[in-house]
Formats: sequence, C-alpha cells, structure tokens
Amino acid sequence: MSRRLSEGRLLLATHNAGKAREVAALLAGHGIEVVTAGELGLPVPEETETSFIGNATLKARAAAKASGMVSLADDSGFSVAALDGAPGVYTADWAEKPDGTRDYAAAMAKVERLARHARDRRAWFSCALVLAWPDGHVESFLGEAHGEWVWPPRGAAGFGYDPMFVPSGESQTFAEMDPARKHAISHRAAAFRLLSAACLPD
Ligand SMILES: O=c1nc[nH]c2c1ncn2[C@H]1C[C@H](O)[C@@H](COP(=O)(O)OP(=O)(O)OP(=O)(O)O)O1
Ligand SMILES: [Mg+2]
Repeated sequence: MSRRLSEGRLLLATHNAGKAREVAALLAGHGIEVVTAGELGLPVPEETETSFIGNATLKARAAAKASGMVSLADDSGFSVAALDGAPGVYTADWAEKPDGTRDYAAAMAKVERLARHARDRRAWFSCALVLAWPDGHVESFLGEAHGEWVWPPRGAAGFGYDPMFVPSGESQTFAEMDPARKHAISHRAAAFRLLSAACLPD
C-alpha cells in the first residue's frame, strides 16, 4: 500500500521555475497548496546519483528533512537513442556554464553536433517524481515521453530542451504546443498520473 498525502501543503523540492510551474499546474485541482525550495531559500543539493529516481529521492529527502514538510522532487532529463541515452541524468550539466548559469541553446547545439550523422532520430524525456515524508518514508514514480529530436529548435513555450523535441504522433515541438497539450502527454504528466493514483486524495 502506498502512503497517501493527507495534509494540504506540499514543498516542491526544485529550483527550476519551469518545472515548478508544470508540477503546480498538474497539482492544481487536487486542492494542494505548493511552496518551492527556491522560495524557502533551501540549499541546492548536489545530485550525486546515477539514476533519475536516485537523484529525485536525494532531493526530496533533503527538502523534507530541512523543512519538516512532505516534499516532492522531480529529476528529469533528455535522452538521445543515437547517443546511447545521453545526456540522460547529465542533461542539466550539459547546459551549465562555468559561472553556474545555463545555456540551453548551446546544450541543444551540442546534442545536434554529436547526433547529426546518425539516421536514428529517436529521443525521449524521463521524469522521476519522488515524494518524501519527514519520517523518511518515500514513494517514487517514473514517466517517459518518446519521440524524435529535430533541428533547428522551434518554439518559445516550455523550458530546457523543449524546442528540439517532437513527441510521437505530434507535429509541434514541446515548445510550440499549448502548455495544456504538453501537460497532457509529457514525461512529467505520465509520472504524475502514477503519483496521483497512488498518493493523492480522490
Ligand atoms: O519537460 C522538459 N522539457 C525540457 N527540458 C527538460 C524537461 N524536463 C527536464 N528538462 C531538462 C532541464 C534540465 O536541464 C534537466 C533536468 O535536470 P534536473 O536536475 O532534474 O533539474 P534542475 O536542475 O533544472 O532543477 P532541480 O534539480 O532543482 O529540480 O532536464
Ligand atoms: Mg538539478
């Protein structure tokens, strides 16, 4: 049996505003109020694990311990078949500049440069969502969205690598489509559906 969320307040253990917006949109309608780790000024934990679930667990546990609140972390990334799944858990690292800020145009260009000669254009996003309670209990969920990478990047909605990903059966990139459409078919939405069925009040 999974543990269900009882209280009405949840800490989103993320410093990424794009993610926080999407997770808050997915939670809207479940009567749960959210506050983010960024808003509370919690530290950014070092992501030392080699799996999405591992890193999401580490972030959720650190936030629950620091805040005393039930905490939800998202660890996610972009994988390219021709690159054997890279950048994968290192997706954010590929965008990081020496000064600590992120350059997604450069990160997407790196993916294209390494993958451009391969015939196989398959790519996917993964999202691990982990809920951690202050007593150490955790619940984990993994979602994926499969499709192809495209070049040049298209669209201005969304965040991160969205402009270079077209999900299977769609013609627009995640960054071109209406946010509501992304929320219906994304890796984050897939993970959230599992979380919702297991842990959210009906
Ligand atoms: O839907 C998405 N559309 C486009 N790009 C995405 C998406 N989902 C994750 N991504 C990218 C952003 C980041 O480069 C990496 C996640 O890295 P990840 O460590 O999980 O998140 P983060 O450092 O941005 O925020 P935080 O760790 O505080 O939650 O994958
Ligand atoms: Mg991170």
